[in-house]
Amino acid sequence: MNDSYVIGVDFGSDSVRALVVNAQTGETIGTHVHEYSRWKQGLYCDPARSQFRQHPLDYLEGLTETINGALAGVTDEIRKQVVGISIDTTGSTPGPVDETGLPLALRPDFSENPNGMFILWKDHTANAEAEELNNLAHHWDVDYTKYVGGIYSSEWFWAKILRTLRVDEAVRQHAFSWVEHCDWISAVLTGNTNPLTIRRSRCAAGHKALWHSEFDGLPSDEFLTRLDPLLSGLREHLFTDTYTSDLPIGNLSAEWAEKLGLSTDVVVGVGAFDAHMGAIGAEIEPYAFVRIIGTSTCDILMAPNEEIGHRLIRGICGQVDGSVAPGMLGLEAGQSAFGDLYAWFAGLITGPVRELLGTEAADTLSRQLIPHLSAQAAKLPVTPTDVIALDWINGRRTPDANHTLKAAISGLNLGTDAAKVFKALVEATAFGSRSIVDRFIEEGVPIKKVIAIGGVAKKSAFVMQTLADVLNKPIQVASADQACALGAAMCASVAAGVHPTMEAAQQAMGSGFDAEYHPRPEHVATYETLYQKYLALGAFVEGR
Ligand SMILES: Nc1ncnc2c1ncn2[C@@H]1O[C@H](COP(=O)(O)OP(=O)(O)O)[C@@H](O)[C@H]1O
Ligand SMILES: O=C(CO)[C@H](O)[C@H](O)COP(=O)(O)O
Repeated sequence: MNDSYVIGVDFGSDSVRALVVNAQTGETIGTHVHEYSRWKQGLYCDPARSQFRQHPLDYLEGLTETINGALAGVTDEIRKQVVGISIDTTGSTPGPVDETGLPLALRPDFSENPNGMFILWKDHTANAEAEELNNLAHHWDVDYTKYVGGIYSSEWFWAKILRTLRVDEAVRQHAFSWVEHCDWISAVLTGNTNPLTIRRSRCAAGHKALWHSEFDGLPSDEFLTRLDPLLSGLREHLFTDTYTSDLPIGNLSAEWAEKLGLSTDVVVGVGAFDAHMGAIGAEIEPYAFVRIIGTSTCDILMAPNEEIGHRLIRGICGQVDGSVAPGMLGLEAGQSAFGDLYAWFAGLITGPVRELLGTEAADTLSRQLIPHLSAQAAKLPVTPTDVIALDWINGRRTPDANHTLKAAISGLNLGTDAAKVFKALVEATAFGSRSIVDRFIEEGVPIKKVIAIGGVAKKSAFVMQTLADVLNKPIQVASADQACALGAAMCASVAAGVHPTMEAAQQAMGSGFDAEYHPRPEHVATYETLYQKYLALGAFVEGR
């Protein structure tokens, strides 16, 4: 039998990457990364207001450039053997579309309007709307938040839609429907973006849009109208059915087949979020806890429906049948800032250098700063009186979402230098992780092993060792540099019928683990003391 090839595309927060992978062996034969050009310039964003928007042109350019780039070195023979493409993206990253599924920002009249663009997961402009939804849901006949941990977040679909409809009359008039980035970009490849007929991702719908089979789909029109009459009728323009990522969304359209030099026989798989496909790429198995550690963390656990499905897990980002693999319950949690906390601190130091000494000096410093601070911090002792910080620089995603919370640092004195603060920030991200792990265990969900993927997991032994010490659990790091894109390629292989199940795709295409961090017994007790201090500082800041 001839080998077949699949393409996995991973749209992250800052960049998009594509892999061309041998579906029989898992060997990557082509790869390409593209940074979003408008996003890189900070366009359409206002961090002080937590506004983060992405232009659909950044996505389209990324799609074309990465797939063509990844295919650039392959032979014509191999091109003909490409059978599937699947895409993961960040989420909840919804955008308004017209009747044809065209994002409003692709129309000339909306091309510079941030409200006509995709609203990135980390945009928290809809805090008030999320709170209103929570207040209503908790007093409604059926609590629509029960399968998303009991708290709806401003990072998610409905809160973002409502906020945008409230503030922008033009979007109100022209938005026929709304699509998640992962649904739209997958649909684009098939040439059918009709919002009424595209196959929407179970993962996106279940974790972020309150879709559940028990509710016959999305929350009722009555509920949405009570939340705000601006939402009245929108349910009819959305969807009832959802699809898991082992299924096709369609075939490559003639236009895209031409653009990419591929055949229209290529199957395009149903999209999903980066973390969920990343978990597949990291060879998730029941009760393994896969952490995608980068700008933020997204944590995924998968368990047999019959074992956990009847329980409601408090304070996480949802429990969704099939969000990772069909037939399994996918549970999601995470931290809104992880590497972003280190990036914030690095920016604090390099900012004045840029102003006073210029770009070259600042760029040189910026490249060396986090590795340097990590090396310095690794040499510091761990003592019960160390500086304590909170990781809530972009609010708290889990446990118990609250994006109005802010970070804090306590215990500074004249002897506190940058390395000590950096160490405290790294520990803060590890303590935030510990509070998530503790919540799963308190809620009766066992964690059998911890697997890490993502930029920070690959780049920082210091962070990963601290995390192992704080969690008091070993952590395996997946070998794949691009585990999310590899997971997307595995999903494509199932959607295209090469492998019968996700498990079979993982067995054939998985690349295993290349590092393992073990807790250092001499630090475990001190970290327990520091963790209690972290919890006390958190309670103080939160006013509990
Ligand atoms: N050496 C390092 N140690 C710790 N964190 C790092 C290091 N280098 C980069 N980071 C952090 O990695 C994050 C980016 O992670 P990455 O996984 O590459 O991107 P994304 O989250 O967009 O997919 C940034 O927030 C940055 O602060
Ligand atoms: O919540 C998510 C998925 O469910 C986000 O997509 C994710 O956290 C974004 O991650 P990053 O940019 O850190 O890769």
